[in-house]
Amino acid sequence: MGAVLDTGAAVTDAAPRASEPLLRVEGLGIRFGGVCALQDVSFSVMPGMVCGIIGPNGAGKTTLFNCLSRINDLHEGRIHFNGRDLRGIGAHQVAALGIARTFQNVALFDRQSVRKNVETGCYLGFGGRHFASLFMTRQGRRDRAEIDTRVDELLEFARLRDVAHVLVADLPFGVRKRVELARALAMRPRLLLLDEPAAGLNHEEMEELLGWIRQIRDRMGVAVLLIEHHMSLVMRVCDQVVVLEFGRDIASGTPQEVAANPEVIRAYLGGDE
Ligand SMILES: Nc1ncnc2c1ncn2[C@@H]1O[C@H](COP(=O)(O)OP(=O)(O)OP(=O)(O)O)[C@@H](O)[C@H]1O
Repeated sequence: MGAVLDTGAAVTDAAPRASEPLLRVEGLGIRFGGVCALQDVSFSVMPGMVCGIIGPNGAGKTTLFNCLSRINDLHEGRIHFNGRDLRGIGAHQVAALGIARTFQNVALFDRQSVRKNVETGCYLGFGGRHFASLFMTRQGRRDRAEIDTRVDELLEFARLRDVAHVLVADLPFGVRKRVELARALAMRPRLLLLDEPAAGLNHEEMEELLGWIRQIRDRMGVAVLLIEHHMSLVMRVCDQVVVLEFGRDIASGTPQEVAANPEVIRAYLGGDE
């Protein structure tokens, strides 16, 4: 497992200077008809940090992820990732740029094996270069070997070795979530978007997830944006937290600062904790 954890994020342009944010969201706004899903949302994330995105249902968290992964267009504001303005980037280019994602309801290739799904993540991270691995050129053989090694390491990391050849459709939800995490990491992201990764997990699985997120940050050097309703996980794993309410960012700071913020207590924590 060592190699994959030491490899770090990779397949993007030159790394940003550590003093510069990896992600900068400025005045982001998006409407769906009369619904203002996001309004004037601004925050930034430094490389290798875990940032929680919290807020009540309908606050705009998933819409924010959809803007970052270019599923939704921005109506106002800008998103800069690794120095690039995302407005000119298509959804199909996001992975090669260094942003990978998991979904609230898990989005995998159900009729393919676990191994094949993770392998697909490698291809997405390679961008256009993956075609080389289909041919028996020297570069193609090198890419193929690199992909095989990476898939092995990620299957080990996410405890998927035993089900490597099982069809995803035949797996329970919790295991499918691990496949989705492994596939996202296979893309060698600089930024990993996790949409409610703890939903439906028991206490032990949650502890395991916590350990994984820390390893992803500390050993792979990948920044994480985490949408999560489990406040205990957010408080333990996040370096910073952004709170959304009705599409607006009402607070941001360390988990402790945010938890003590009266606006946040009123809007969110008061009801749940
Ligand atoms: N495609 C869409 N068309 C119309 N309205 C939408 C669309 N997507 C999101 N919305 C609306 O935008 C608002 C924000 O929704 P979003 O799903 O981003 O919230 P959320 O914070 O992720 O909620 P949850 O915690 O329940 O997942 C909601 O009012 C939602 O109904």
